[in-house]
Amino acid sequence: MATGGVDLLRRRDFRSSEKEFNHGNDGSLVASRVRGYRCRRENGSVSGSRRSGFCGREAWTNSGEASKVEDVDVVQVPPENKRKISPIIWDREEDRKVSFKKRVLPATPGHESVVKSVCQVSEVVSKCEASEIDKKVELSTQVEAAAADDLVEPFLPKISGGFSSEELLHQYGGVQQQDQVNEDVKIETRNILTSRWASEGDSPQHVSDDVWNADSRRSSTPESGEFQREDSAGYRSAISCSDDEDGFHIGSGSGSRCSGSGSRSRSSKREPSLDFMDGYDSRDARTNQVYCGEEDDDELLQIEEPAASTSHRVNMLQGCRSVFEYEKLNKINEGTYGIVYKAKDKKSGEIVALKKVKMDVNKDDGFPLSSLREINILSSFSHPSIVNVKEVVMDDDDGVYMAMEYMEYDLKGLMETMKEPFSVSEVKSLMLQLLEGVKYLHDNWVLHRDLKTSNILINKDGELKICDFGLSRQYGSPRKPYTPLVVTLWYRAPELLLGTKEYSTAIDMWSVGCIMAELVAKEPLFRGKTEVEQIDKIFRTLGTPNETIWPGFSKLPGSKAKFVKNPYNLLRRKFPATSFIGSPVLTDSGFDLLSKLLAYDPEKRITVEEALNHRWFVEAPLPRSDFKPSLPVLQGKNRYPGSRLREKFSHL
Ligand SMILES: Nc1ncnc2c1ncn2[C@@H]1O[C@H](COP(=O)(O)OP(=O)(O)OP(=O)(O)O)[C@@H](O)[C@H]1O
Repeated sequence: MATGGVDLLRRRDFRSSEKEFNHGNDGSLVASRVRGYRCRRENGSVSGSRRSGFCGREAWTNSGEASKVEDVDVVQVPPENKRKISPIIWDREEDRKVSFKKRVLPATPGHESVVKSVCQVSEVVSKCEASEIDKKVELSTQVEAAAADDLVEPFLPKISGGFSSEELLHQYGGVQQQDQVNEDVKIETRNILTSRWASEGDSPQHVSDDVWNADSRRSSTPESGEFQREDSAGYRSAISCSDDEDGFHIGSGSGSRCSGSGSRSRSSKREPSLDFMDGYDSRDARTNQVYCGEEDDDELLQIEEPAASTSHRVNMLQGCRSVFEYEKLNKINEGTYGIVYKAKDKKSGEIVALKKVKMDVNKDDGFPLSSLREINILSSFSHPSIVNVKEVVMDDDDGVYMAMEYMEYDLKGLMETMKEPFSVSEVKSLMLQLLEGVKYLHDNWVLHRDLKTSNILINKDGELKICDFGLSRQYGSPRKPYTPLVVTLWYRAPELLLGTKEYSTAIDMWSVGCIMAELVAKEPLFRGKTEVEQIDKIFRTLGTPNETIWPGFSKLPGSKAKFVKNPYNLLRRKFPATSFIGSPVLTDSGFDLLSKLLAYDPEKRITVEEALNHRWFVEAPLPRSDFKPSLPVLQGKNRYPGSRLREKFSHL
């Protein structure tokens, strides 16, 4: 039931979201475009489907006894709280031809973004020094690639007096449909120098240093022109676009297949998988990390400029600084897609985290798509619960780094070193911040798709921030089905495990549910080693779903497999209301939230907004914020940042 506090929260959320839209760099252009896009996708969302704020499986008694898995819908969610789901459009060849005019508009913002991304990265890395001729060639390659992918780019930017999309299209044979598009749609041609990426007086800076890394000390500080030419040429050859049967490609050499982070070439191991998964890319059993499938090659095209504030946006055309501007302090961690270092800005003394983009799989395949996607998304976002990318820098060896705000801990590491689980008020603090970050993503039509404890960072001020957007994607107007092989196994939603290709924000909410359970219990909830084992563990705990509690379940590709038949939901047994043996406990409302996050039916799973307004957050013990934690005293203290907590609970 909505309380005064809930209302206050809701009002605040709406206000902030309006503010975000209005703060786009392009002012009203961005705002209106994003709003239009949202509207379109609102229309495409699933409506009229029965929603429930209470999943039948949660019919648990406080005693912790198991109840029969059945559908008990008691709360109807107002129609405006629709799940944002992506209507999947199968990309048949005839559709491509027939519906080109219709599809070009939704596609262009994303395509603009990928071309912009390529330009950004290539421009950043080449220090914006490409000659006019080189630019023509490079951009024409992009245009041709786009054309081959049947996505005309009417927004293709002019770079430093370069060539507009129209000029390039005509000059290089472009795409026939361009004229057709222009007949129907008058689209403002945007100049990248007036975009969010540019600023007046942009000029490349090149400072080299020999203290960063012995391996990358190949050249001493060069004369800028010489350095730039060499570097520029080298990098331009590494970033180009081509198209093959899989769709858009960014990489060197014509016709080479996209590798990115999502390439098959990364898939060295293949774990036992369900039959229906065959045909999709493999995942690394060691890291539990999945590799993006074909849709990800293409999906980068869909990334639209988010409705984020401009406060910290990375100016990609500024000309990237050298990594030698930083003093490397130590290696923090190494993930699937990058090595993360702690470093100090020599000029400002600021401590940052530098994530080096891994290029080592097959350098010829070009810049990893996941990194391009991550840079694109992170550099556009501004939210207290999303890690802030300060700039992109590079070394002398074409190594590209993201300089991010430094966060002292990640949740996984923190929980491993903690002796006791988080207190309830700490869990609430962390959950609130996590949900706020996820809300920001979903409000901006981005699915994170890899929420897990190692991607949740915490700083010494108790602030939580989501990182690792390598698997993120913008959703809403997909051209192909999504791959179900996203989200690290332990946090992967059942619909993904069962092979759905139509998924929504609900997949992130499932991950949030797994994280909440882990925060409370101090250990992962479902720890499968394979997809089959993962599903099995879920079914054993939550009960085997059926068509009654999850309409559409039986149509999922994986539902035909022989799974354990467990008619009972045993979740409450894992999280009882009271315990004398030290089990993690949850009050009724805490358990209600967890159950709703772990609802089988994605349509019934709680949305981020509903979760933020859940009564658990306003019942005692409340999250408190009067402490700046630092390990080892972090343990047992509350970490919700003071100002945000005061704002959120000012009514109490
Ligand atoms: N801004 C940061 N400050 C401090 N540490 C960070 C920061 N960003 C990342 N890390 C650390 O580096 C690790 C790996 O980072 P990240 O998840 O971005 O890389 P990845 O290669 O994409 O990882 P994954 O294998 O999860 O996909 C994180 O788990 C965290 O421990």
